[in-house]
Amino acid sequence: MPEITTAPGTGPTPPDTAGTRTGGELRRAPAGAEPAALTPLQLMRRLDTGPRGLTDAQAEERLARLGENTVPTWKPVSWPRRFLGSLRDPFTTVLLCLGLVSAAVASWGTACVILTLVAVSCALRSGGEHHASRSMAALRELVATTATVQRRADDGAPPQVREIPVDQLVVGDVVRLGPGDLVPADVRLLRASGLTVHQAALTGESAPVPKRAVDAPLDGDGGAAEPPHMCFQGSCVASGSGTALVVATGADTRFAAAYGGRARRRGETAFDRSVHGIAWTLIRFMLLTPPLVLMANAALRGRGLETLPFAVAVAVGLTPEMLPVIVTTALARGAAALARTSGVIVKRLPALHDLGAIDVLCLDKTGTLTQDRPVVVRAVDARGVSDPEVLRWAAVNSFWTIELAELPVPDALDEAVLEASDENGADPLEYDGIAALPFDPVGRLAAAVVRSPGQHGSHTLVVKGAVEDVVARCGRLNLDGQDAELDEAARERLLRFAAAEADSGLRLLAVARCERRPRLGAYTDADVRGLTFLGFVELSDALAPSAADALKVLAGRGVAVKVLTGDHPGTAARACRDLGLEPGEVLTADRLAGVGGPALAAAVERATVVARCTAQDKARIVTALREGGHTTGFLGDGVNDLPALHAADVGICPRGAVPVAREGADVVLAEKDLTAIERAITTGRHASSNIAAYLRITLSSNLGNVIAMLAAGLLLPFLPMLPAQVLVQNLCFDAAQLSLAFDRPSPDSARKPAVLRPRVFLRFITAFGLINAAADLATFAVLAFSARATSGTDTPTMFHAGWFTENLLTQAMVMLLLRTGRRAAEARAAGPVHLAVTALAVVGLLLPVSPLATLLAMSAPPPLYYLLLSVVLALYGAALTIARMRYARRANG
Ligand SMILES: Nc1ncnc2c1ncn2[C@@H]1O[C@H](COP(=O)(O)OP(=O)(O)OP(=O)(O)O)[C@@H](O)[C@H]1O
Ligand SMILES: [Mg+2]
Repeated sequence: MPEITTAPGTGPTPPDTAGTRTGGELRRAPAGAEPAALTPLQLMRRLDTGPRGLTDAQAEERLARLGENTVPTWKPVSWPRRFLGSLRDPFTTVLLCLGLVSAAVASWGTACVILTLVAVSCALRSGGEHHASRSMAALRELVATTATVQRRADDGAPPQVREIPVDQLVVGDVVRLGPGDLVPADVRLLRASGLTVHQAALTGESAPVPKRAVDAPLDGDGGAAEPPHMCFQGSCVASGSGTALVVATGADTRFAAAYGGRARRRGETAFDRSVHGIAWTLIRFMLLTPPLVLMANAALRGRGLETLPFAVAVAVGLTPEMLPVIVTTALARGAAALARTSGVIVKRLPALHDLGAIDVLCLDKTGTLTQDRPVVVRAVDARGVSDPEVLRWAAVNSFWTIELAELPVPDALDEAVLEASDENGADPLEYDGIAALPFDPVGRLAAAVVRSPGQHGSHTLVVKGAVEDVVARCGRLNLDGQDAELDEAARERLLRFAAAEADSGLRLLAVARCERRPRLGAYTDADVRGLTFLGFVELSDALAPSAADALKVLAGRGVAVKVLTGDHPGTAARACRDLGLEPGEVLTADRLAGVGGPALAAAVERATVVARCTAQDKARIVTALREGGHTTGFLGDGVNDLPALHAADVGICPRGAVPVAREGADVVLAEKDLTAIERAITTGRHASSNIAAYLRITLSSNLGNVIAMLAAGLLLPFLPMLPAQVLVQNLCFDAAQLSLAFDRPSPDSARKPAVLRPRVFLRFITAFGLINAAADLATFAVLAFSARATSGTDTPTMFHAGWFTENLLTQAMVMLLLRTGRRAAEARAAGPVHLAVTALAVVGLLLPVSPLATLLAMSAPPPLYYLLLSVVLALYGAALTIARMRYARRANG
């Protein structure tokens, strides 16, 4: 099966500098002590850098000396290595085993046939994969991520913050990390604020892990597996921010050591379930065939081990050796076309197949269905009366969280709040910032601690966040400058008011504050309690222009859409309604807490919108849907979508997504237009339908041949097909079937999710295999009859020639008639399949009468045979057509 590498970021291998003295020292962090066990100062001295970052010249010199920051084994694999790699494919392995068996019994002909088949299919496959992976690498390059680094033009210049490609980072660089950033290398934190990272790729732990900077070396903690002040490549920032020093890049990172270039394994995807499922079923059959043939021959004809080469040939006849080639070619062609025409970038080839199989697509709202460009509409107090004080406090919170948390990119909500308060003439700088707890997606609020200049007796904690979460932490309420207690009834009123506002589609932030006595220790989430409620900031976020169209076409394509959002249920429901998607009863994630497995799947199955989801909730829901038998896609743009992007069969992100989402997604919609997703799904379905056509055609005719070979082996006194004939016939089939990867599929094939179900296939091929075998047996009868009528013909050679012709002609008919749901009228004349079919028929008719025939131990059958054969073929065509129609009716019914 095609093992298509999913590794992001490809690039040349860093030169191995481990041998050079300075290089070795710098790359492998300081000899003797782990970087984690040193103080920041010691570490900076070791790495010859400072808190202001490297100069451009230093960085350039290190890059030249130490190489790029890419995991070396992610470099493009060379063609010969790919060839060797394709030998490990299960079909190839089985074929090679069969070859060994033949060699062991000195059946050199069969062994050579098998070797040739293996060589041809491996060459084609590795060539195809090589080509595909090169174009995939070019596509991935288009969505490559960058790192925010602090560097100086020269020694005297002030540090500048800039974005550079991740592979240009070097040891000693100072980088900034913010929500949604990938940790670009192994780093030691210099400063951090509310920082949590997902490091599932490294530790398998799904919840974000808190990280903090420590000044002193940690006693005994330096060597711990997860020191809190180290972040590693392969993890990403879930919340908060930090500034950090790069201590290892490229091959020296922990990630490279742990994975050594192996692609990260993800759970079984739709591709594995169907294509791999079918392949393994066949392999089991192939392994069963030789012993069965041996036993049948022994029991019925009293033959011994001498039938082994023949038994092996029968098993070889079953192999769809071109499957990997067809799969790779069909998918790679689809991916290239999508990138060219719709700006959709498929980063992992099998994801294109999975796109075609999606029947449930989960979306997040903010940034996907909406533009994530919020604008403050108004700020109101607890009664809903306009109140500029509320906006002023919200702006103090926004300003100081951005400022103190050193977020590389400010949050869209914070920016909107600051812009609106600017217009009001408010100045957050009238306070001094003390500390910040940046937005935490689980607690759903952000807090800043400030004080009025000169006022040392008191700190003010200013909080803004999701209404339910902020109100739950309030004990008092401020109205017209007067504090009052916030009782249950008042709390209810606030939530009702918020729900009513959200129903009109507005996004809401609740604002609250409280006074605290100054203290030395750090503020934590536990301090955000006993707040005084101030009011709401209401924002509007325009819908994405193409979202409504995208939802409509998805519905038309048989894809159920579910919106999983962190926002308020009212806001989400209204956005859906405005987009023409009926939300029905809106669930909230807290109602699903503790519900798991099938119950969760059933609950989500009925719902269209699930609101107030955390990142983990989104992933849990996607997983439940998958376990419920759906092929799910997830389309999302934020850090809170990352676990769900990984959990889905296909993770998709829109153009404006944060870097981790782009990195974690299998498919990136690089254009603004969301309707591109529909074109991506259609392309996936087309590719799958071509693969399905290949499987249907090759398996039913192979099965038919095998049955016929078995029968002939038992009926005839000579071998029904010689090894060389098996080879030539298989090569002809292979070459012709390759055209199926290039076939233009019928529009029918894009109407429904394209799922290749192994059991449906097996039923199909049994029916059609039997028809094929019947045609073969009829041909034997016709051959026997013509031989007797035309005396003097050498029967075995004539038999071989006659059967060869019939096999190629029936194969050509099968290829024409068993393509997807195609009526004869739809068939266009000059497609690649038609050319292949014509070539196949010409070879089938001419080869046995050409001078080459003697080489293959064939002799031309008498004219009578051709006459009778045309009758057999006509009947065969009629039987195929009828069976095809009945099958199509059953499949649609
Ligand atoms: N910077 C922020 N400061 C304070 N509160 C915020 C901030 N960003 C978001 N919130 C609050 O937290 C809630 C959840 O945010 P989250 O990022 O999980 O989801 P979302 O962006 O609203 O929706 P989606 O999941 O559809 O992208 C928001 O609805 C908002 O009330
Ligand atoms: Mg979002």
